[in-house]
Amino acid sequence: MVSIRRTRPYLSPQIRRLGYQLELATQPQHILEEIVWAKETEVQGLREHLPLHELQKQVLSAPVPQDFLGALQAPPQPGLIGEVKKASPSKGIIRADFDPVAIAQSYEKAGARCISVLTDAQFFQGSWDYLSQIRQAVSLPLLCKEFIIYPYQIYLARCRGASAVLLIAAILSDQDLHYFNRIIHALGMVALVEVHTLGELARVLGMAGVNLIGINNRNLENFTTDLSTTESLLAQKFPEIQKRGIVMVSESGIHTPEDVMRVKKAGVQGILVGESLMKQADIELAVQNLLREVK
Ligand SMILES: O=C(O)c1ccccc1NCC(=O)[C@H](O)[C@H](O)COP(=O)(O)O
Repeated sequence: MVSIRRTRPYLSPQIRRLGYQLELATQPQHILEEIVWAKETEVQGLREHLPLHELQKQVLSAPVPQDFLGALQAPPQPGLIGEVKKASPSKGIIRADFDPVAIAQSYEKAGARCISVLTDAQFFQGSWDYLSQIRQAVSLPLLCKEFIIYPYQIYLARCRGASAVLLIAAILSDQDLHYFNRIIHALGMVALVEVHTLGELARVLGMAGVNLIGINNRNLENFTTDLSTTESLLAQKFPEIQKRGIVMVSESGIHTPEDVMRVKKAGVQGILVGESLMKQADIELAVQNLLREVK
């Protein structure tokens, strides 16, 4: 289980000088913590550029969100959420020749149900502009793939054309998860609530109003992916998930048609795939090949 400190601990220079161990306490324990600390500064900058009350006015004229959940519920399953991903902290640059709009159009042509757009610039070389550019070029529902720590980012996602917003259970308290989920729903979108562990899944299932959960197969401490995360979590909570009609998505580390069938068998209705598709020259062909057993 990863633990997250929302902000970098502050130690005065005098205290720091007392020892290396104290200096170490101010370093991030893992990548998720590093990203969250960077987001504090980033969101502050966004707010200075465009205050929340202005953003809230813009929401009134933003495009109406599409039915992200419905797109994943349609047969055949699992439906693909194709990710527009240039780089990652684990792999560096994944696709040098990167045209976000052309990639999204290829996903749409190849039969993806939804598109995930990474908006983080510092760690994934994504952009909020990609979300609006892709919104204008394709008609599929879009997921804003961000590290959400403030409602501000949710309003921004809605203004830029998202139909769904990622909420990562590991970085949010129960109170924030519940509150952010309510804002997302009030804005006509759906939250993809992401879990990495059984403890997080139990926390999220303890909350009312969650109807879309993603199981991320990536270990955030060493970046390895293991599809048995999806299998094991679903096996332990399947009756409850099925009874509540929650749509499940397996995220990360899906490379082959066999992987797709493996997570389908575990019980998911959707898959979120980035790297394995982004590494291939012909994305349309890559999607068709990945989904070839899905009937
Ligand atoms: O992709 C990473 O290296 C990563 C590192 C730290 C936090 C999140 C990370 N990825 C975000 C994602 O969830 C993936 O982009 C998404 O599930 C697609 O995964 P993949 O198909 O393995 O690219």
